[in-house]
Amino acid sequence: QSGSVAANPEQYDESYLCPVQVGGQTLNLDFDTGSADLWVFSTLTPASESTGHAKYNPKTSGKAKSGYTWNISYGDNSGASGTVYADKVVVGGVTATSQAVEAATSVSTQFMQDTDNDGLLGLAFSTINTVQPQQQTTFFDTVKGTLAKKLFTVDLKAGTAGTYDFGYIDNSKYSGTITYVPVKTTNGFWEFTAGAATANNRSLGSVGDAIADTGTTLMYLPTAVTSAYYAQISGSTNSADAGGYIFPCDADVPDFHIAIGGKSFTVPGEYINFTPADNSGEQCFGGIQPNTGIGFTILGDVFLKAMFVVFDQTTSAPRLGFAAQ
Ligand SMILES: O[C@H](COCc1ccccc1F)CN1CCCC1
Repeated sequence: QSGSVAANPEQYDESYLCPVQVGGQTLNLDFDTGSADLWVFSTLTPASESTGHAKYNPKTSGKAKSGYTWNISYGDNSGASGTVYADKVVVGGVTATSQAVEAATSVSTQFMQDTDNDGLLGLAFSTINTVQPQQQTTFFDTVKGTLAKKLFTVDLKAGTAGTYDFGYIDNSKYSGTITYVPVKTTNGFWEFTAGAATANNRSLGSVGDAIADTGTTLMYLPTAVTSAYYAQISGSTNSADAGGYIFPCDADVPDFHIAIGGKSFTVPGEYINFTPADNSGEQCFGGIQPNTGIGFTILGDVFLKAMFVVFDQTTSAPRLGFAAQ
């Protein structure tokens, strides 16, 4: 089988939500290549934490996995926990007849407050799934064997709907050729080595070890690369108050170029002029921020929405394919 689902951006492209049928009920889920749990707001989630969210009712067709629990915390200190059911999950026509559906009994305030988001669909490697006592597979790993090709592609866009495709590569969605790089799976992420970064034809240094993470909004780069980039924007400053680099909203924000697999890819400066940093709209928050405390580089949506990316498990050695949109 194969299929395609829309990836609808929230305001400022903060995250992208995709309609998914869970036990016949449609929920809008954040597809996250940086985690491996499929969890949903549910009738088991306290009403005080789930107002405004679509909720999965396991009573309809879910089969309880008795004694199974899950508990996840994310890099930004958001998190959720709950119990586990097996149910039918359909994404863009691709059907998992029995998928582990993790029903939330508790969610953190970040999730409670984002009422567009009814849960997450993890697309990292199942080795980091949090279900106990028995780890469960991601939707992709569950259906992988039934897909025309063991891959999915990600085509996020700036300010408009993109797509996640499963089982095939749509050659109309990218320009030029796809450049493939090997993936290191030991941390459970789609992790690879990126190369030199430049802006205004000046070297910013090497990016190095990075993950392709659809669940992270921004790009978190090595501190040296980040400070070299903002040195080229007059009036920019790393503001503890704002929580990162900001600059005048009318600044000239240069394109960011990064080498991957020996090819150069461009993130337009306008994507890096990310959001107003305050209510005056005078200062704007940068789409590139330092990866301090993270330990590796995260190429999130600000990067991905300039790219067409193939998450490929067609061979025993997973690989990532990058092309310009
Ligand atoms: O929690 C992730 C973002 O994690 C990456 C990250 C961002 C900022 C500081 C440290 C980090 F590790 C985003 N959520 C994952 C699921 C929903 C959004």
